[in-house]
Amino acid sequence: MAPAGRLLALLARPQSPARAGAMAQPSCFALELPGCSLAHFAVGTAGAAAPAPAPDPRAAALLGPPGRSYALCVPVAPGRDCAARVRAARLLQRLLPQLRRGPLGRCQLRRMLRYCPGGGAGGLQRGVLLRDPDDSPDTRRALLALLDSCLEAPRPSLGEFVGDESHRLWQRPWELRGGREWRQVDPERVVPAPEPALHPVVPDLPSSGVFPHREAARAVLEVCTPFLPAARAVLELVDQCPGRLHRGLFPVIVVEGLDATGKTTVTRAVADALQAALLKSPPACVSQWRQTFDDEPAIVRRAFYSLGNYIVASEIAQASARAPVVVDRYWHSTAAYAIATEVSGAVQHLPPAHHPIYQWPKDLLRPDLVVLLTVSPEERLRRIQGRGPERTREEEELEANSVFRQKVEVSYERMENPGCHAVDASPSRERVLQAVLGLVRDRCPQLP
Ligand SMILES: Nc1ncnc2c1ncn2[C@@H]1O[C@H](COP(=O)(O)OP(=O)(O)O)[C@@H](O)[C@H]1O
Ligand SMILES: Nc1ccn([C@@H]2O[C@H](COP(=O)(O)OP(=O)(O)O)[C@@H](O)[C@H]2O)c(=O)n1
Repeated sequence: MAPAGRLLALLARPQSPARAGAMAQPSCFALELPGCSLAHFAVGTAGAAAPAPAPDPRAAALLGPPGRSYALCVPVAPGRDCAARVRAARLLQRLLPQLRRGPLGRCQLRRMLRYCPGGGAGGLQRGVLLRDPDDSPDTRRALLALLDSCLEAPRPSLGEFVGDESHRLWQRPWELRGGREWRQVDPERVVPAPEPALHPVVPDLPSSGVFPHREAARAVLEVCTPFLPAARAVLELVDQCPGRLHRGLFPVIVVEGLDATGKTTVTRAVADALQAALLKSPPACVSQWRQTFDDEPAIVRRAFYSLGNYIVASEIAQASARAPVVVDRYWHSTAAYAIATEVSGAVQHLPPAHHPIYQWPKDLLRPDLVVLLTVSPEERLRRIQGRGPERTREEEELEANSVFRQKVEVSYERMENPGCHAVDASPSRERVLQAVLGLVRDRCPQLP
């Protein structure tokens, strides 16, 4: 091991403004560290002006010698080109398992985001930092071979971190020269950067997972139709739903919460008590395609769940003309899980309360009341274990990752217009039911 002081020196700020030969676009990157903290770095000129935070020793250990680290990233293709976005997301999804095989299998992987320091969605790249503890030439060879297999746009970028004799840290990007030969271009200085005011992925969320209106989600599935027949089937159902819905006079009550907080139990009991229609999102008419979409990258999966909400909206509109309506999950689930997944790091990295990302989509039928069921993590785990083995991938992650669970819960709590009314769902089924019915009576004056 190199001494800790030497590793920290690798990340120390230069005395004079950074130099670099052929400077690429100024850029920053965020690296998820153990314990879900984020370390930010500036590459090239991007870090020259900003005040430098102290180097994080964990980040130094990840980027500097001994061993070697590589950044493999894919541009998310911001803007309106939905097809390019989906191609980029599928490319990254295809690359990730390959990074766990062969000579790359010994590398440690960390989630990484490249971004422009000024904010905005432009220039965003998603990827991973690969740390090869042995600094084996096979790792570099395998990575270049992987790049060779990705010759269509969007193409991944590869950079390699190197320290110099003065203990400074540089990134050397790899570029394809003359369409045939991989060459390392001039190095760019890497220095710690302050945390940006807003997590860099947030400006991109309305195009990649928290779609602010039906058309944004629709456009994603539309570009999937050539390779995903289920996308056409879902779009046909969505297109049968009128854009402007006329809902009935009966109240619409949504029940939200993490998996195993008691939504199924409560929605059934409330529907019985109120003689209400019981609906769920995603609705039964698309459930046959759910697994297909769960296997797709996040942008496609979220578009599916978003459109599921619009289909449920039209079911709600019809049902609420005849009776009260109880809905098991709706928009808040889609948005809260998407935000918690996409925003790396811990709870404090979520967008602040009242950020537009927490606002209900303007074109989606609003419920009268949203109840958020909460239970302690220990009780939730007991309920999951009591229920049996069937779980979605994300639910398994919830269990494994309490930070993720906290981010989902806090995102739920920040949702607005309508916001969620939290109900402690730890007591007996009967007491939870009475608490929810009490809320319904208070908040839904139209209840007959
Ligand atoms: N208030 C409660 N007290 C104890 N167990 C409960 C309570 N509510 C639900 N459960 C049990 O917890 C498990 C998860 O409940 P469920 O309604 O399926 O949650 P969800 O629909 O939110 O995933 C089920 O086995 C259910 O019987
Ligand atoms: N309206 C919805 C419903 C579910 N979901 C997704 O579906 C997963 C949980 O749904 P689920 O039906 O398995 O959960 P439970 O109803 O079993 O608690 C989450 O991972 C969400 O990402 C969504 O995005 N939007």
